[in-house]
Amino acid sequence: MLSVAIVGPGLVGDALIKMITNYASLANAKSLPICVRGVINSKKMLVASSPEELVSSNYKQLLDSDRAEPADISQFIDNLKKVTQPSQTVIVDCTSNENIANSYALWLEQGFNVTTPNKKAFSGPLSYYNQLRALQANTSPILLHEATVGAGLPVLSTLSNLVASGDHIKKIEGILSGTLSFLFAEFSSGSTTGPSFSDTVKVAKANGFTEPDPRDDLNGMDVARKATILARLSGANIEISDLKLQNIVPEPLLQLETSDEFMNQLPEFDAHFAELNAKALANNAVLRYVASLDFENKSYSVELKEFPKSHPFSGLSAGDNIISFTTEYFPNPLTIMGAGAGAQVTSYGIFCDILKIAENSRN
Ligand SMILES: NC(=O)C1=CN([C@@H]2O[C@H](COP(=O)(O)OP(=O)(O)OC[C@H]3O[C@@H](n4cnc5c(N)ncnc54)[C@H](OP(=O)(O)O)[C@@H]3O)[C@@H](O)[C@H]2O)C=CC1
Ligand SMILES: N[C@@H](CC=O)C(=O)O
Ligand code: NA
Repeated sequence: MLSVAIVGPGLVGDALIKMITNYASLANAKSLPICVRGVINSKKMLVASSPEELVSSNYKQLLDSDRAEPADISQFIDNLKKVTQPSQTVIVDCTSNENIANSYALWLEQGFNVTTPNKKAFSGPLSYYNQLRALQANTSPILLHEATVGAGLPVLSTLSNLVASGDHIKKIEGILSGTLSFLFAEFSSGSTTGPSFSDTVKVAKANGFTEPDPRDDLNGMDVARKATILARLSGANIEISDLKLQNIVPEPLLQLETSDEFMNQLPEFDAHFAELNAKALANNAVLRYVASLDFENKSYSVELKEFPKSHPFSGLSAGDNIISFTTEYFPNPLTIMGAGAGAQVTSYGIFCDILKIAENSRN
């Protein structure tokens, strides 16, 4: 039985607990059993007394009950060790917290497997990234992060297979943000009569596409983090600062304290975005926020560009990601496309990692 410990049962973490609970009811779960063994948010934590105790229908009540303790991540890990073997356990970081991301090395050193949709550890300082790579040089414990790029789309597993096969990655291009894909497909769709920019941001947030603070999407950092992860997996030892980055958050809104204040003031800048759209339209083009990694010329960028209406990026469905790999084996690029954000598809990406870990821990 593989035990799963969820750090951060928010939008994505909650969907993952539902997915694991549903999986446990399937016939194939008998040969590869998986259970939720612990949950911790920023206030409370609970480690279950049995593999059956924590399920999607009761974990919130249990976290609110006397059974739960005040949150303390080190104590949570110690409590887990009392009921499970680290090698038979996977810690899933579903936060976007940097301190939690900085704990992976410690958890791996103790023998825990780790998977996460949190991009911070893999796009932060190269020294920490290399430390994590070194810690998983052996077959176990396993550290996986498929959902950090393209959510549930098989982007990182495909890239890892290309690299492991000896292929040479020449270029990666794509729309890597579900939020920015949604925003520009809705707002810059080849007309000036669509919804306002600020209304589109509200819908993207309501759909669960955005980061907890949507400025982390609009400032290009979320895409830059994903691009850094892709570059590093392709063999380029870059820091995030090596990317040319375009921040599209209006200057006066950068310093606002809360994301609520930002959302309230964004409508004041609708005219600015409408002007950018009108300019693109005058060129018979639409706006798309794209990442481009050109390994041969060592040129890396994430920016808002105009694309002719006939370009594949222009016709992408709102919210979808598209990622194309131009390689020695694939001069005509290998392209992956589909839903690139949202709680369910993201938790699917994490669940695929959990299945791989379950297979490995059975051997
Ligand atoms: N939404 C999407 O489509 C995708 C999201 N991701 C990534 O998934 C991650 C989660 O996103 P999402 O679910 O939307 O975020 P949410 O804000 O909905 O959830 C975050 C969770 O983390 C908890 N948390 C925050 N800090 C801590 C802490 N120090 N210790 C323990 N728990 C903590 C929060 O608890 P509390 O409620 O108590 O504050 C909450 O349960 C992010 O890293 C995001 O980038 C990746 C791909 C796609
Ligand atoms: N905010 C991100 C979520 C997934 O990483 C996005 O919009 O793509
Ligand atoms: Na993915």
